[in-house]
Amino acid sequence: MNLIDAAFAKLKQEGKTALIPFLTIGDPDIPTSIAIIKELEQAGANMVELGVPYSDPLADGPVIQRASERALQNRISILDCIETAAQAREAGVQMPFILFTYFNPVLQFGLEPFMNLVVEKGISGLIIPDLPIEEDEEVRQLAELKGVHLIPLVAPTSKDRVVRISRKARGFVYCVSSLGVTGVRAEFHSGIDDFLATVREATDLPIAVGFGISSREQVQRFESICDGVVVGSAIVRKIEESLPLLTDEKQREAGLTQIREFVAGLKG
Ligand SMILES: O=P(O)(O)OC[C@@H](O)[C@@H](O)c1c[nH]c2ccccc12
Repeated sequence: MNLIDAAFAKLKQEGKTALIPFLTIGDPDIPTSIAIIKELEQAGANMVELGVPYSDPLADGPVIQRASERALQNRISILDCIETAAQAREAGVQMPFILFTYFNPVLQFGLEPFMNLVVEKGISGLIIPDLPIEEDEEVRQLAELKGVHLIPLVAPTSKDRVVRISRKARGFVYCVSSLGVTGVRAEFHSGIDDFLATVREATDLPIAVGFGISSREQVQRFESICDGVVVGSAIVRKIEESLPLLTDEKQREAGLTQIREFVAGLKG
């Protein structure tokens, strides 16, 4: 059984909602990313999106753009990010890994070698935000063959596409809470509750919501209607704020504690 399915099944039994953090791998470096992933799990994360830094992150707001730039200064590649999953598992992290990448790094790597390595290194899911359903046939079939979940995004503007996208979805359906790019928000798309109800109707898979979520109150708002809540920019911003501590051997633990406490606060 795919670890993502097992995680959602267990959470459903417990009547809980998954907390799904996102972080950019290699910001500030791979060993620190692994240490942060361990902290995220200890703070209550149920699965994690491992972000592959990319030079043209068109769907990302300034916080994640800056994190990608810092990671790219360390020349972090998609291979490094896939390896990070295996190293985090060896370091004792149990939760499922979802590799989050734009499509270009996958194409550069080669689709078949990419998918083989993803499986070999124990990654359970993929999110490729700039691979629309109209062009994802080859990727979806290969992922299906290899038992890796290709997790689609649906947006409030997806209207009639929600059914088509949900029908082909695996793992869970990622509902984008707002239009525009990633980043902390005070408000979500006005019709968000109807939108989430539409997605719920369209699939038997778990549904998760993301974009703009940064507080316990906002997580609570979605807990009763979704099976998972994704938090990225707020955590990436916390990592950015903690960089002076994380990059100083003597203060590294204090930096990691700051991140863990922030994420634990989202769980309540
Ligand atoms: O950063 P936010 O607003 O918390 O949203 C989650 C987001 O970071 C993560 O899922 C993600 C990072 N980059 C993306 C690009 C498109 C869709 C989703 C994403």
